[in-house]
Amino acid sequence: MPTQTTDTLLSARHLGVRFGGVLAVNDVSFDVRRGEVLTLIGPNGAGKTTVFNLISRIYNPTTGSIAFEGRPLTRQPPHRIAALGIARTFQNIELFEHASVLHNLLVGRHTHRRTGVLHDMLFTRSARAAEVEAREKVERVIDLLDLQHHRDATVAGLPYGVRKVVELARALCTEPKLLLLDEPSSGLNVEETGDMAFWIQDIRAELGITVLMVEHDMSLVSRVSDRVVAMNQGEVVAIGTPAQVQRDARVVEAYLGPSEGVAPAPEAIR
Ligand SMILES: Nc1ncnc2c1ncn2[C@@H]1O[C@H](COP(=O)(O)OP(=O)(O)OP(=O)(O)O)[C@@H](O)[C@H]1O
Repeated sequence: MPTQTTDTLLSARHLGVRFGGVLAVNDVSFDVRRGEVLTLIGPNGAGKTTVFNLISRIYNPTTGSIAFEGRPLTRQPPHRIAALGIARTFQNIELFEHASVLHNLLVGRHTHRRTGVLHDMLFTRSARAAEVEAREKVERVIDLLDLQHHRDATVAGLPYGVRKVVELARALCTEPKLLLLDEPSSGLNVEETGDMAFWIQDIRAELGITVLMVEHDMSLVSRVSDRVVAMNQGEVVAIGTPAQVQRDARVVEAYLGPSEGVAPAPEAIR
């Protein structure tokens, strides 16, 4: 298990979101420590995706704030998020389906480019150097995630499990400080979920990237997470290690109802 630090990368404070009459997120506070894998769990409708969408700046919070590396994130426009060092994957894969894997990864990499089109036209040498650097970075990610065999394949023709890895690769090509994974195991079989756990552990160990994920599969959660934030009905009900959170009475109640007095087996928390 890699070392944890107490250095805070992202800090959410008293977040609240109201959609009409629904209080989707209510007074949610937590920190993401640099270098950790932190997972949001909770039953359907608990508010996990809404928290993700707040961090990606898809939604504005009704109340509260988020700081990233000590600076207010909630004032940043959504298109600045990648440049700040936050990348995400989606529950339903979002890739250019009719382009090759390599092309998708190069597009991901382009959010990292410091030079503009005019600069590229005027300074062709530095533009070429940037292109070479982009290719090298993309090839490194292809090697890390073992995508060599699929490099030139069209995304639409790939099995679902491989497309999930390509989406992960595209996020990595932006060289994020924080990687947001929205249900990385959704749609995957047991073997593919095991592979996904391996990739997440590798990303943290090899690249030192901090991971915040939403996940329902508790075997994956227990295997890769340093800490877990459990939500229910828009609120945080427990924060701790996977084992601590699974034993927490409020988490048991959230999943199984108030009359159950025993901790759920990992497979019960889905
Ligand atoms: N855009 C929206 N408009 C209205 N209500 C919304 C919107 N997004 C989410 N909600 C509501 O907010 C609550 C929290 O939803 P959210 O999707 O964040 O939960 P979740 O924990 O991610 O659930 P799941 O595990 O099913 O994805 C739910 O009651 C949901 O219906």
